[in-house]
Amino acid sequence: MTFHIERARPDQVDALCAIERAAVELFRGHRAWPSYRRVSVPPEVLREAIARGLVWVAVIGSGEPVGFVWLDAEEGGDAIGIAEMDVLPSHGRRGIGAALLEHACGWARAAGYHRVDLGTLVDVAWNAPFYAKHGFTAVDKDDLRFAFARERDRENGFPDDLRVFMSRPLAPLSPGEWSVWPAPAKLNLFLRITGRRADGYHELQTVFQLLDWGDEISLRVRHDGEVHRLTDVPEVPADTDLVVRAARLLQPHAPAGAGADIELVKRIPMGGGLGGGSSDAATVLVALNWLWGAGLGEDELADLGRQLGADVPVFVRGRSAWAEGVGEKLTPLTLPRAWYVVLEPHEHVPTAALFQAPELTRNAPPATISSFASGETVENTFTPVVRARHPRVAAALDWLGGFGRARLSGSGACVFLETESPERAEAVAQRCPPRFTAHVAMGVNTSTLHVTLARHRGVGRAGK
Ligand SMILES: C[C@@](CO)(OP(=O)(O)O)[C@H](O)COP(=O)(O)OP(=O)(O)OC[C@H]1O[C@@H](n2ccc(N)nc2=O)[C@H](O)[C@@H]1O
Ligand SMILES: Nc1ncnc2c1ncn2[C@@H]1O[C@H](COP(=O)(O)OP(=O)(O)O)[C@@H](O)[C@H]1O
Repeated sequence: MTFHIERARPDQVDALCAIERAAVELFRGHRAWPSYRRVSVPPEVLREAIARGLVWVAVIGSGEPVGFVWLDAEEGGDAIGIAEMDVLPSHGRRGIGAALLEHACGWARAAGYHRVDLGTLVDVAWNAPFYAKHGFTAVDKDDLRFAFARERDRENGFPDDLRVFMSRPLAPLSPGEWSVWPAPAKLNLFLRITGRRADGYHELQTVFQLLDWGDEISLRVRHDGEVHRLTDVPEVPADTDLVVRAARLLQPHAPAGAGADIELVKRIPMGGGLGGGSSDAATVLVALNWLWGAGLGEDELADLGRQLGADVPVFVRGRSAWAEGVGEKLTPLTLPRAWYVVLEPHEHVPTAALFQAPELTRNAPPATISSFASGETVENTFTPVVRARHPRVAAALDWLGGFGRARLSGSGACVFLETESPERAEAVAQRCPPRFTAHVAMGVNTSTLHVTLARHRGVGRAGK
């Protein structure tokens, strides 16, 4: 029987939950069985992990998933945890678990993590002894980093004496290996156009809220000066792709012969007002600057980014921010913690055409950071124009508006709703009608790109 490993898809959530239930049956009669029976994987939490690319499935020839591994990153840490790994008992003892484990550890290493942690049972052959065979060693369970997991165990009545925590160190990346980088999406929490410059560009004011969700870019350094995109992106030829253009723009600043192979996983809808292309470009600038040892500072990278698009500088700088000018004059903001339901109306809204719209308000009085902070300034100047021209976006605003104050991001087409908890965001997203696609994301003040860069730069880590 052959199998292969691929990223899990949201439509596999139910199948993966069923695998977990089946795998747990093997514990019948074990002292941990009562708590295993009571506690199961929450499908909505698994769905969020899948949307962030943290779950992989083993799939057999028929397309049926027979096992999965789920990584769980703690904010800002240099270790990543294995939240869950299960294989259908009918497909056990065929190396599927080992392959899933290697795949997850390989990804974690490429993403700059230094260590993989997990909690398991000491007395079950396919638990601690299995992980020990695959490079994990038991660590002090009183270590504070496991306090949360132990507390959860206690709440679930899990036998603490049988619990063991294990870690596997990950070797630093060598030059020439693939590294993996996030390109987060953004929302515009408000947007006002205050004037127009002589070159036709518009002066605006906006707040960029970075999200913990977005695209993923893999990079491998070449030494022949070539830049190759290895992934097909529908309707975006390689030479016009912002990832390729960003790499070429940086090349004159890098050592002779610097080149790159580039792969990307697009999750951010194109032309959605979530800044996907701009974020991809910023990720390539920031990551290749490090991998090539080009040594440019943040100001120089932001200036290069500005040549690719008005939204690139905020992603290069990597802080949620108040923005003026054409979006390049940035003041970092610490925004309150919030979750968002982001809705794709599946309609393309052309940014340039909207900026040209005669009915667009271009002379709004300037807002202030305090008027935004007080909740008084929330409007997006593009909203009436987009509503009138794009009925699907209007319908998305109306549907989401049934749950609270729905807003347009950038020039659209995506719309969003802020919520005070992930549960509330999930509950709204789950009611999304099939004509839209809903995502749930958390707002972050520091970009996941910069968190990743800090990991790659970690002590003893060579990035070039
Ligand atoms: C509206 C905003 C708000 O964040 O976001 P999106 O909806 O694109 O995500 C941005 O200002 C968009 O930034 P970005 O998408 O990078 O724009 P660019 O590629 O630089 O410009 C696309 C076109 O929009 C017009 N444009 C853009 C920015 C601006 N301040 N004034 C403009 O008039 C120009 O006609 C330009 O040719
Ligand atoms: N890597 C890329 N990802 C997305 N779009 C890209 C990319 N490279 C070039 N583009 C082009 O940029 C346009 C704007 O894309 P995007 O930045 O995703 O949306 P928005 O500006 O609305 O936030 C796309 O329609 C596409 O033609």
